[in-house]
Formats: sequence, structure tokens, C-alpha cells
Amino acid sequence: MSTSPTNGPDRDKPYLQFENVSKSFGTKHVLRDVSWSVKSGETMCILGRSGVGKSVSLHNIMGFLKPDSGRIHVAYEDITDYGEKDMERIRKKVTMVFQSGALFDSLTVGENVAFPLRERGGLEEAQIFQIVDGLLEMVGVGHMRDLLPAELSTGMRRSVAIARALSAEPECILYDEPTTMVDPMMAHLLGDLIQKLKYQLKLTSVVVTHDMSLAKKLADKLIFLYEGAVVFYGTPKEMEQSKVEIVQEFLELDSTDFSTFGTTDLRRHAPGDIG
Ligand SMILES: Nc1ncnc2c1ncn2[C@@H]1O[C@H](COP(=O)(O)OP(=O)(O)OP(=O)(O)O)[C@@H](O)[C@H]1O
Repeated sequence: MSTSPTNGPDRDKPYLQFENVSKSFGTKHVLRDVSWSVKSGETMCILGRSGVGKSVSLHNIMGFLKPDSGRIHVAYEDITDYGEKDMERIRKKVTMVFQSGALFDSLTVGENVAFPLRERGGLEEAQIFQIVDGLLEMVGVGHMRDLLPAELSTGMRRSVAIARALSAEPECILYDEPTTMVDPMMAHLLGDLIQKLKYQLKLTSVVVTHDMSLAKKLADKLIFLYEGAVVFYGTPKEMEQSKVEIVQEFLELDSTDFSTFGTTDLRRHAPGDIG
């Protein structure tokens, strides 16, 4: 673990970092020499068309997958060679909100959000109720405490999943496609919620998305993956000036039809472009 002279984490260092990370499945090279970093309190968006390794990147951060080469730093620690025990400790600081919400089907919304609180222990029932109500209120589903996940829409389930993630008091949240498969109004609300958590709770976050308007709203930094490699890494402002064709196509289409991508000349670069 990297430490400062006072033996705590060095806060000037990135909170999350990929250093030359590569990952293949058989002969399929999913991540190729990928490098980026995120400081505490920053939000990074990972963009790219389907299958370029966005979710695989998140799974590497969580330690569900291990890179073939390169180093991964999470919560100021080099987790590359960590086993399950160390990763459980890291996952208390860094949590992931899955597209599905991954809620427990047989538990009510309130019980789902209470779950990490009960696991942690040390709280009275009345305190748990109060925290759960506060979190559900915060994510805009305060009136749904006694419903089962099956009774909720996809977007509502995701809001509850965010409340459950927050109940573990994480330092960092990873969002996998938070606005996919919901209507534009719900997408807007989820985007606002993630933005609120960024500013009010100062959470570090990584957002995997196809949704360019969401990325522009949230990101301090963006990376574009194309065939597993980073073809752009920079700020939203630098992205606007990027000459990388796939970046321009994303900017123009704003997240709709990706079927026409694939004829991109990645050699034309601008500030922030990689290569
Ligand atoms: N555990 C695994 N075993 C084998 N192949 C995998 C595994 N996980 C991911 N892949 C493959 O890696 C590639 C990248 O997957 P990934 O889920 O990261 O894509 P993505 O960029 O998130 O795409 P989408 O936007 O469609 O979710 C895909 O071809 C996928 O089939």
C-alpha cells in the first residue's frame, strides 16, 4: 500500500488507477494496455460501444476479474495480487451498482437497504429505520419502503440499489450503465441523483455509459474505449475538440444508433487523444 510520511494513504495519489492493464479471454483481447486514473471526489465516465470492455474494467476494479498484466490501484492500494479477504475489505470502501439493481427479490425495498446496516452491526432497529427512510427519501423512493423489488420499475430498482450502496457508507461507487433501459425522464432523474451524490457526499465514482448527455453532465474525466484500447482520455472540454471519429460520432448521436460505427479512423487526434 502506498503511504505518506504519516503512514496514511497519500491523498495526492489517484484513488483509482489502471496502469497498462491488459485482459484477454482466450484469444479475445478485451483490454489492451489501458491506463487512466481518478482522484478522490472525481467522477470518471467510461464510454464506448458494446463489447469494448467497459464492464470488464469495473469487474477488475472490484477484483471479480484479475488483469493478465498491468497494475490496478483501488482506494490508494495496489489490489492486483489481492486475494478475497483483502478484496472484501476494499469492497467496503468501493461498491458497485449493477444494471439490474441486484436486489434481494424476497426482501422489501426497506429490508434491502437495511441489509448492509444489519451486516455491519452495532445499530438499534430504530436507528436502522431512520437511516433507511433517509436514504430512500434521498434517492426519491421514500414511499416505496414496503414494496418488493418485483413491484418496481427498472429505474426505481436502480434508485433502491443506489440507496443500498449508500447504506454501506462507501467512498466510491461504480455505476454500470445507470441510465440504460429506462425512459428519458427516469434517466434524467438518475443522472441528477448521481450528480447530487458527487457534490453532496463527495463520492468518487466511475460511470460506465453509452449516454453522452449523462457523461457530459457528470464527468470530470472521460475515457473512450475502442477495441479494448483507450482512444481518448481527457476532460469533457477536451472531448468537444477531439478529432477521433468515434468520439465525434458519440457526440453527434448522443447515445442512439451504434450500428453504423466501425469505419473509424483512429489516427486523427486532438488534445486529450491517446496515441
Ligand atoms: N467472464 C468472461 N469470460 C469470457 N468473456 C468475457 C467475460 N466477461 C466479458 N467477456 C467478454 O469481454 C467482452 C467485453 O465485455 P464487456 O461486458 O466489458 O463489454 P461492455 O463494453 O461493457 O459492453 P456493453 O455495453 O454491451 O455492456 C465481450 O466480448 C464479452 O463477451
